[in-house]
Amino acid sequence: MVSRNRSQVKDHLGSKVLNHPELRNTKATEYMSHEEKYRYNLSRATAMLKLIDEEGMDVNEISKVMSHTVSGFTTPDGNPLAVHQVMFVPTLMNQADDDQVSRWLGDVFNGTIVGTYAQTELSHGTFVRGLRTTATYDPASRTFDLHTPDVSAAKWWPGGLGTTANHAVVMAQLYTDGQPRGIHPFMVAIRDRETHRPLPGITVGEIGPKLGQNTLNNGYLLFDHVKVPRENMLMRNARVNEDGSYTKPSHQKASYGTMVFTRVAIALDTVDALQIAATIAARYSIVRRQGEPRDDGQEPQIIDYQTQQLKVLPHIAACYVLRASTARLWEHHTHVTSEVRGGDTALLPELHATACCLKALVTQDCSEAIEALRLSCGGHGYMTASRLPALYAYATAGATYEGENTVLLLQTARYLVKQAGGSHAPPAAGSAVTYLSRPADDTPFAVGSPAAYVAAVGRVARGRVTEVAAALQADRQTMPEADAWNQSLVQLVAAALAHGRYFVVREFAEVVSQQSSSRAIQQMLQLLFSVYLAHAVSRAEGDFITYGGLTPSDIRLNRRHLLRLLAELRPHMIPLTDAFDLPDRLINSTLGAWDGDVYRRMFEQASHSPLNTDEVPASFHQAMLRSKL
Ligand SMILES: CCCCCCCC/C=C\CCCCCCC/C=C/C(=O)SCCNC(=O)CCNC(=O)[C@H](O)C(C)(C)COP(=O)(O)OP(=O)(O)OC[C@H]1O[C@@H](n2cnc3c(N)ncnc32)[C@H](O)[C@@H]1OP(=O)(O)O
Ligand SMILES: Cc1cc2nc3c(=O)[nH]c(=O)nc-3n(C[C@H](O)[C@H](O)[C@H](O)COP(=O)(O)OP(=O)(O)OC[C@H]3O[C@@H](n4cnc5c(N)ncnc54)[C@H](O)[C@@H]3O)c2cc1C
Repeated sequence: MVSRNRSQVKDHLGSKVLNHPELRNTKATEYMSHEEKYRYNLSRATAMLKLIDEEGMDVNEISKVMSHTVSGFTTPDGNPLAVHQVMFVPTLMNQADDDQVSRWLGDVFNGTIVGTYAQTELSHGTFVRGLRTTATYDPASRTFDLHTPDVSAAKWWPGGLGTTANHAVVMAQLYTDGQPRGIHPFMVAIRDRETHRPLPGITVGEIGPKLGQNTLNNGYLLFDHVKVPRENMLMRNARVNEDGSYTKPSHQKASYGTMVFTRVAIALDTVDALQIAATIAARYSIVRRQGEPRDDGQEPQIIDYQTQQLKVLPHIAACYVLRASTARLWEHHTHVTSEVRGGDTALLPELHATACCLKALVTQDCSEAIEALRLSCGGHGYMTASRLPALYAYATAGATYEGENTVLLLQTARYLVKQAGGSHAPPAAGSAVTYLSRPADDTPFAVGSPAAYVAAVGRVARGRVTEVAAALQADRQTMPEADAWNQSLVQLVAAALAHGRYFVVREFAEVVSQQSSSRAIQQMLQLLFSVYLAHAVSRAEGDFITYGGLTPSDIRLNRRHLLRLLAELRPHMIPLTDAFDLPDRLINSTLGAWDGDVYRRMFEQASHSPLNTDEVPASFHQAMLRSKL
């Protein structure tokens, strides 16, 4: 495919997906059984994979069609091949050596191998070093013995594992020469390629219903001394030689690389979910009229209530602001990954720290925002057919998977306090943490000046990080490290979030400062930025007084300023959400269609309820009869 700019790629791929012969005809899935939903979503996920293959898409293009996974169009109940696409394939590409890549990739691309990423166990998800599945090397047979010591070490959660995948990248504790070598990835066949039955020694199945994404097909997996050839340990980083000698990786956390990639992908993708939710709420908020009629005799559009503006408009601004920083993170990840492949791991610690805090900040903000947007649609936002519940379920899963958010923020905090204390390698040019080693930006706060807000956000980040670093340092003199760390956990998390916020606003400040061909666009970006900043201050007023240099009077002025900005943004709400360019079929919401024909659509969807097929459903009499006995 020739190189295209972002929006051309989106148009091109969007129409390819929407008009694909195996995708264009959609069905409502609400009343399907679990298995019917699985069949429907799997066949659509397979069509998507074929499309990706036919088009020869690169990773950026794949990320755009995969972003349709959150929509109500391609896989409305969860993509059973998401983990294959987002984790299994990238793990092979980045952690298998060249021979292994050429051995497996043909079968991956022709669909013979379908994989998952099997790391989490029943008793360990967060603490990866604590995983208990073992891979013990035997030089005599040149095989690894893969074993699950007891049920608490069963793999639990991997997406697509339930009934879809025939292979897994299994993360296991490697033992060679009787020595533990840490967690390493192994390519393991789990089901027969022809019959799809579990292979000997493998116990595998689906884990059961969840809050959402029920056709993500999460599974469990146990090994009873399964023999895996030596060549199946992924050997781009660490190696086990035939005689059992072990070569360490170039970076101690090289085997965690897929997690870093997926965190970046999730951050990017969750903003797509927010864009869909914001579009639904915006459209509904102008269609919906309720309340005492005004002078024109009409009941007011609900968006004209100030409270509704506060529920909806800041999240539209957030879509724009978070899109910029997550896109930048994606580019940065591509750059650092190529450096790491070339053997230079210098930028990895900061990439890890940034990916952790942005994944956490974005999924937390987006799930809170989507819930606020759902509430802004009143009762109808509670209907499945609004799609808002599914979008919330999707976004909030992102707060847990690929590293629970608190835990990830603590990884970022660890990096920040080391930087603040000077005990880490100094940051590279262009690093996001140089502000910690410079004097605080003392630009005075002024309502209406985005630069002054950005400086205040920076002072909050700096103040939070330096304060907790000092507290930690003091505690370390009087108690063991683990206790000192635990003593500061809450403040460490707050510091990492404040750092993330500063990263996000600096990135958007750069976008706004770039010359745009259109003055109107530049003014709109400035307005969106002002809304985002004023809202950020209103959400954390205590921090801005404590660390940001704002006075109580500034806080009061900011509250009024925010409400004025919202009124200014309100007339642009529909063009701003139309600009996300989301076709109705992709949004798939009774409340969020472009024509605003909400009530007709709601009635139409109710007609699909199986309980409406007969005037009196047979089940009523059966149940009543039982209750009389
Ligand atoms: C081609 C495809 C394109 C697709 C585009 C996508 C578009 C669509 C996108 C999304 C669709 C959504 C579908 C999503 C499906 C999601 C499925 C979910 C999967 C999973 O959840 S998999 C399991 C994930 N599990 C975790 O994340 C576990 C979290 N825990 C950890 O990562 C670790 O345990 C830890 C980091 C918390 C701690 O590790 P450890 O104990 O080993 O290390 P420490 O002692 O804390 O630190 C030591 C040292 O190491 C540094 N470190 C840690 N991790 C890393 C890393 N990853 N990289 C670099 N460095 C790392 C740490 O900073 C310390 O450094 P210092 O000693 O301080 O210098
Ligand atoms: C929908 C879904 C899909 C998934 N897909 C996959 C997959 O494909 N492959 C896979 O391998 N896994 C998958 N997972 C598993 C997922 O990665 C883990 O659930 C996640 O990493 C969180 O780990 P946990 O469940 O052990 O949480 P826990 O760590 O048990 O978290 C419970 C609480 O303990 C706290 N906590 C834990 N440790 C610390 C600490 N050190 N400091 C402070 N607080 C702490 C957390 O903050 C949290 O509040 C999936 C999970 C979900 C929900």
